[in-house]
Amino acid sequence: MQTIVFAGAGSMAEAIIQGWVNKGVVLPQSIYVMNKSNKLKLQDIANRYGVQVVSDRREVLSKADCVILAMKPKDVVAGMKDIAPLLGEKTAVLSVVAGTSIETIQENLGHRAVARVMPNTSATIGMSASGIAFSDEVAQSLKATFLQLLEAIGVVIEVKEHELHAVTALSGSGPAYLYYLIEAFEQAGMKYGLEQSTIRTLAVQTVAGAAEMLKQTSEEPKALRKKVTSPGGTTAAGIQALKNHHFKETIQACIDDATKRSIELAKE
Ligand SMILES: NC(=O)C1=CN([C@@H]2O[C@H](COP(=O)(O)OP(=O)(O)OC[C@H]3O[C@@H](n4cnc5c(N)ncnc54)[C@H](OP(=O)(O)O)[C@@H]3O)[C@@H](O)[C@H]2O)C=CC1
Ligand SMILES: O=C(O)[C@@H]1CCC=N1
Repeated sequence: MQTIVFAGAGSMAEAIIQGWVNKGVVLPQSIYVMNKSNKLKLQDIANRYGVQVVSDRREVLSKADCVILAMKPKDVVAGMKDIAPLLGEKTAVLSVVAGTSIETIQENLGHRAVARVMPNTSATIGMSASGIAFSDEVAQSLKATFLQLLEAIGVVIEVKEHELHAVTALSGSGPAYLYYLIEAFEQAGMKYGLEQSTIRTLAVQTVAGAAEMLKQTSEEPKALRKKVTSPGGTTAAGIQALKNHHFKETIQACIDDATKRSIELAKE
């Protein structure tokens, strides 16, 4: 793609740009950024990644191959109304916005090719876990291009559009749950006099090592868990405490409420 415009230049846009530019999969000259009002932020992104700031919206949007919607859900309808009259006939849309449906995007931007992706901020280091759904207007070649762009920032799985709500709850928001887990490990370990930096190193490596074990051995999480858990040992005591405190129910409530929120966002 020659021209890709980010409509919205916040955390998620920056994570994707950083992933693409660092890997060299999209040339910085092909990437344009625009936002609502924060000009300093645009200049900062341009300085750091070598991308272009949109100055003449009509000129850039009319020739764009793809516009990436990367605004907050509450801003997206107003944002789409701003750009709708300026888009080229063939400009495709890739949306990272949680909740907003392909139907809503097409109502506002016309019946053009639309892909909805739910990445996560680990795109920054090429480690996103993304779910993607396509409108019927997306031709096979465009689909391949979108998948290639998303694969450059991590793993991508095609899902049905309605499944994106649960994908958002699991892997879109997922990094935050894991950061929260590390915060909790640190708080818990400090009670026993360990330095925060020591706990950080141990906890991060433990999470990364466990994830790699799942990837490299292809064993079931349950089987790997059993290998750690000696009868009558420390792990059994820890797991029992998690059960006593309704760990699985807590995770279910977390995914339920995040999924519900994604569905609500689609209606707002
Ligand atoms: N953060 C995350 O982990 C993830 C976020 N998402 C989705 O990505 C989207 C963006 O989130 P995030 O990057 O965190 O949000 P940010 O608040 O960091 O960024 C939002 C951006 O949208 C811009 N914006 C607002 N209104 C308009 C408009 N009318 N026209 C153009 N730009 C506009 C803002 O500009 P200004 O600063 O000038 O107001 C800002 O640059 C959300 O919809 C979210 O659901 C998806 C997956 C993960
Ligand atoms: O919290 C949110 O709404 C967005 C979507 C997934 C991650 N961040």
